[in-house]
Amino acid sequence: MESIKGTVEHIVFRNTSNGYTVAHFDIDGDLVTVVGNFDELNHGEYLKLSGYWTEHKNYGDQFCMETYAMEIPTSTEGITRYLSSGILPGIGEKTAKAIVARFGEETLDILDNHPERLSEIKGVGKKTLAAIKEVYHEQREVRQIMIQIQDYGISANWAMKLYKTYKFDTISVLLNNPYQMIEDIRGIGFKIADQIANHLGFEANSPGRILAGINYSLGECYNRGNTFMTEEELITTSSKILGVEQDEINAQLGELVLMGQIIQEEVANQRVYYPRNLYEAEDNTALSMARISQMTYKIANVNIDEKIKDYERDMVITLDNKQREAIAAAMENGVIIITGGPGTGKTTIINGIVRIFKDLGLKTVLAAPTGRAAKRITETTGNEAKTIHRLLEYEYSQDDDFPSFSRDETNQLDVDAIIVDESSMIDILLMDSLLMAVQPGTRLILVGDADQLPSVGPGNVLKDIIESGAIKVLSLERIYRQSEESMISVNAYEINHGQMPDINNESDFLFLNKNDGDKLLRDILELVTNRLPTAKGFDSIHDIQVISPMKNGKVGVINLNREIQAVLNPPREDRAQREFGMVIYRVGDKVMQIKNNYRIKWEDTLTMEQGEGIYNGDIGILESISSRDKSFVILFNDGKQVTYDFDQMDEITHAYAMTVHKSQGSEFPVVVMPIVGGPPLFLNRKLLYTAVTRAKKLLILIGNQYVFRQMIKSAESQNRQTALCDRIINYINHPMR
Ligand SMILES: Nc1ncnc2c1ncn2[C@@H]1O[C@H](COP(=O)(O)OP(=O)(O)OP(=O)(O)O)[C@@H](O)[C@H]1O
Repeated sequence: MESIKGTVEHIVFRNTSNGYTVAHFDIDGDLVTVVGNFDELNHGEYLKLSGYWTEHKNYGDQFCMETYAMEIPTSTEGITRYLSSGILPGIGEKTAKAIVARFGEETLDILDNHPERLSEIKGVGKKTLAAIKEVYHEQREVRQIMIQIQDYGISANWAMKLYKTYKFDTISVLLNNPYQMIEDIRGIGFKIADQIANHLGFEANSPGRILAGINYSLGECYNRGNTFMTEEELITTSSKILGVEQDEINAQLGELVLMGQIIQEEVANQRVYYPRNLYEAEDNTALSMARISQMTYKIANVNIDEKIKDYERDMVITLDNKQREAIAAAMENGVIIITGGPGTGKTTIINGIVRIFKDLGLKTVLAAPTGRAAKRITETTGNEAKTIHRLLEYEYSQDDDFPSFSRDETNQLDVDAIIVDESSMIDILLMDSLLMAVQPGTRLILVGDADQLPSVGPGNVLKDIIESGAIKVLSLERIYRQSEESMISVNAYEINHGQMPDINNESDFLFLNKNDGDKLLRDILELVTNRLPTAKGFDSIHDIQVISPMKNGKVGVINLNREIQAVLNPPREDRAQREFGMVIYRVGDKVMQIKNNYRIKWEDTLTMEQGEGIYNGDIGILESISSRDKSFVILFNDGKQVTYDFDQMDEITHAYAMTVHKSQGSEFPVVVMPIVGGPPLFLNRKLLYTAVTRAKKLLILIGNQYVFRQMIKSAESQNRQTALCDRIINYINHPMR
């Protein structure tokens, strides 16, 4: 590693979420580009940087910073630059020069030990002097703490975060319980805290470490979609992660339970442990479900059959018995579930319910777990649907993982009915929040396809509620979207029932047998960028969506995005581009928003209407990139134009290809999906079924038929550990518990 010292001249790019920064430094009069993760970086700061030199293919020589420390320069020139950077209040370039002219190399000594002598300089009055003394004193303390923290092997980044959180208690927190940082500092998880503790000499079996390690191990519930872990699992995992004996874990488990950080329960005669919030969410959901399942409604003088007939007449449609029953049940029950595969009439039923409820003067709202789904329902029903987050009036918080809502048990939604589509995507935390805001007397109608992949977050909510048998479920079986040439819905039904569909017919459901892994990628590229557009007139960007079961690998999402971009949108003189992490974004790219941003402003390019909010899953085209304004513009498919700052680049990703999970709740004219061998997690029926049902006009599966068969056969690979079903039954049987 090499070390250089210099002053921050100009910050070129900064990603605020991870601190990744590109900056120009003045190193002895030369302008040098430095890249690396800085917690905070201000113009004029003088830093010692350790790292190495690299050559970037577009930008030339760069210094990659690995560690850094704030320093005070020693040369008179450096001191002048440091003082004139605005780092001390009231001192500009002129005064800085005057100070250094007077005190020369002793300037820092004066600042340290005799700051009052600054008043000898013209322009430094009493007030400025007091301000300088305070800031300089604090900076000196910070520097000392920072140096000490970094001596413990903590990077400058974390050191700064630590200091900001604990101020002058930093050292004492570190020496007493560094694992405390996990709770207090966003971004510090068990692994980082453990490294620090290790540096500080904490024993592997110190109680603080074991407690933190158990908590960390239990956090695996979130990754696996479970709400709890069995005792055996938790002890084995913790013991492995911590490298300590199982007995020692056992001894500390009780402590965590006593402190209320984790919850111990009996589930199916096994002792299990929940992270506290998952336990509360599951238990509250069960209690609320049990309660509202007992509610029934009758509206006097309304003949619901007549109303349904009116709807059929207007729509020129004859509903089947299940469909009719669904509308009537929505009217009469506190909560119902309407489930069915594609084309079974879910949207038709939602429409009917909305119409009839409106007719009866019942205030009805429509919602969905994702922005994409909400938009689709708005389009297909002609009634505005909101995301559940928006319905519950999401409140902006630092911590996106655990949002808070202003609609809750003390401020419930004042409506007669809430219809939620795509409810299979609701995880246990969101369901809990939703139910909290449902007031007695409001009907809850959950619509969805229970056979889709479960939510990304923990829980198997829709399935568990259905399995409890406590809630009225209307299962729509008959497929209506079916014609001679349309096999997508029919084959989706077959797949969902574990049957191998007929793939030999020329239809809108094609299976292209390709067993040569190397050629597969080329074949996909050829299909998407040439064959489908030429032969069928589909637009590569707007009509065709490539969906892949996995992120990594040749035909994983990351590589597919890179390869498709290279063909559809290669580098061009007249197309600005910008590097972010490992990805190059270029004007013309197909991109997708990957988190809900409720505050970002948009303008509709056609109607000139303005508004706020772009949601996870929204797709558009990167229209422009401006280095001067440090911003880029995306034109979303629905006409909304949005300007982003460079530091919001982490909110988007390429969308030439996306994972099946990301595609949930969306539909596309054409879907192309590779079918290749891989871990069982990626090869199961639900995943296949979810992907297949995204396609509206044409579905092309391409790859190995054996793997395809395996996917259809493997029904149960996604079993999640949850106890919502048992809890609902329990609350129904013992309402006073
Ligand atoms: N009883 C019926 N008789 C005739 N056509 C029907 C009937 N029910 C639904 N349809 C038609 O079948 C098609 C699919 O229905 P709908 O869009 O409501 O299904 P869906 O379950 O919402 O499908 P998806 O989940 O794929 O959007 C529509 O064209 C609809 O008009």
